[in-house]
Amino acid sequence: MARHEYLVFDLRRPGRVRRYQDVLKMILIAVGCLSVGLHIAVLFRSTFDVPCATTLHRTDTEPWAPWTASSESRKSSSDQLLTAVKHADKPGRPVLRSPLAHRRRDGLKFGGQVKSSTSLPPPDVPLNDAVRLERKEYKALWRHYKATANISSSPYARPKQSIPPYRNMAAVYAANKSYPALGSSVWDRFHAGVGPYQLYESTSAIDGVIKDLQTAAIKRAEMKDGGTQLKLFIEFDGSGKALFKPLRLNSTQEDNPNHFYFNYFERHYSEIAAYHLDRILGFHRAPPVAGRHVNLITDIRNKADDNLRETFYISPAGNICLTGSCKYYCDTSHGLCGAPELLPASFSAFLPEDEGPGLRMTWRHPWRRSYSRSKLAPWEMDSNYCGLIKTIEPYDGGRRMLDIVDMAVLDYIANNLDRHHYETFYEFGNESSPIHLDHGRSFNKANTDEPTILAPLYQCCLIRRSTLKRLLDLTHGPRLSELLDLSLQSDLLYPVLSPAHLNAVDRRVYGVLDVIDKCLTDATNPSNVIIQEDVNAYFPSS
Ligand SMILES: Nc1ncnc2c1ncn2[C@@H]1O[C@H](COP(=O)(O)OP(=O)(O)OP(=O)(O)O)[C@@H](O)[C@H]1O
Ligand SMILES: [Mn+2]
Repeated sequence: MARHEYLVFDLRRPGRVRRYQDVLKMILIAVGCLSVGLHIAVLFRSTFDVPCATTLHRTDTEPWAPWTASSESRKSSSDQLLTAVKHADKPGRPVLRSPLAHRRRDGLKFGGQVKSSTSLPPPDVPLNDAVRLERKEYKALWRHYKATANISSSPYARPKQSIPPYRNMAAVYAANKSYPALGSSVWDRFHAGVGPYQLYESTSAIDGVIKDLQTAAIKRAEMKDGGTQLKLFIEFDGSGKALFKPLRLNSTQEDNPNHFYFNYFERHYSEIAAYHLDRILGFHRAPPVAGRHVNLITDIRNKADDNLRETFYISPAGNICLTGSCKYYCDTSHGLCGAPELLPASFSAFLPEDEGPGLRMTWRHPWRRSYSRSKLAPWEMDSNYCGLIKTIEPYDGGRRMLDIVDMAVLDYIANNLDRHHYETFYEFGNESSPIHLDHGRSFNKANTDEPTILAPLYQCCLIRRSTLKRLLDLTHGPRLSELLDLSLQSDLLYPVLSPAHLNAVDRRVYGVLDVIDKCLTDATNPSNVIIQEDVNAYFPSS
């Protein structure tokens, strides 16, 4: 008898009674399950009484899909975050806690839910524990990653030029007797260790520099020209120098949705967070950045040159402010004001002297945005744009194209749309890495991602094997948000990133991996996508 017949109630069939009983049994079981379910739901609701408005909704059923919040919940979330920030503004250590701090305190596991709580979360607890990213298994990616070891069929798997002319800056100094000899200060040691592929090897090379950025007395402050928004060139007692960017917005404030990316404010905390992110991703190509409060009178005005000093004023609220002078936002309606004279800012450690051994080349980024409200960039119009770029030096082989993809990964995770140019050290030649500079416009939106930042990746379908490994590790070991939060705890302006931004970086790791997944699905040979760079060939004796 065909199976589907069992679904038909036919009184003449011999099996009727048994089937009738079966159906009755099923109905009873269903009613039983429903009532048990309802009891559990009532029990659960009273135990975990989290307001519904704080729950974020996903747009589809994929665990790694972008999260969106309903406008109701978004408003409620931001209200609570604002309350949290108000608390954090009280003197003493900020109390705005990251989701991780919350997790640690409550003994929560990765992606776990609140174990037991009979009351509402305290106001300083971020809402992001309501948002849980499931871990996605990237089994196929791991398989491909393993299969690509020691395969070097691509022109990107070997250095294009023989090797960079110098192993590090110490060698550049040594070869050019006209440069002042490097001493043993923390700054000289940092500069000596700057290499062709990374600015430092381990944090021990930059610990002292970070300490100086956080605590050294400021000797001189002047406006740095170039660029569009105010930034200061700072000299510390001793030999340290830094680029200063002031607080304009904090990390819970989004840019005006009607503004283009090129109108976004530069953000001090974004510079700090991007340095930590770059380091955690294993690139080490962003100079060390630290945050601290400056006293606008004693640290800046009293150390400023005339140009800068004359832009200071006292606001109607009695706070010390300055406008600086620059192209955008250097007027009294965008004054930078202390409370009453203290202002948080970022300090980016200066690289080796750019009029000496640290001379840098500036490159127009091939995937630069149009910086226009109406025009598209060439890469947005040409489906074979990468094919074209791959014929042009230095993107036609060797490491540069892979470095561009690394930079896109960093930028996508930080939501940085502002990569118009990049710089390399002249003395290290073309077979060296771009320096990751200028992240002031990153970490601007926490709840949306910009897929086109990954254009170099999805148009070229190339990624360095070690970068893929790092991303895959972040889906198994501690999450990126946890590593980032932990790292940011060393900054004086901790928490630096709002919980929503921490949440975003985890989501974006999956975003990158999904793109690589797609590249591999379309590729004929995985070793054309995952590039095992022949690093040993660079320095055979090391
Ligand atoms: N840590 C650093 N050491 C040395 N030079 C630096 C450092 N950071 C930035 N610079 C130099 O200062 C220039 C301006 O800095 P930055 O790009 O951050 O400013 P910006 O105002 O954002 O520029 P733009 O408006 O063009 O985007 C950089 O292009 C770089 O040449
Ligand atoms: Mn910029």
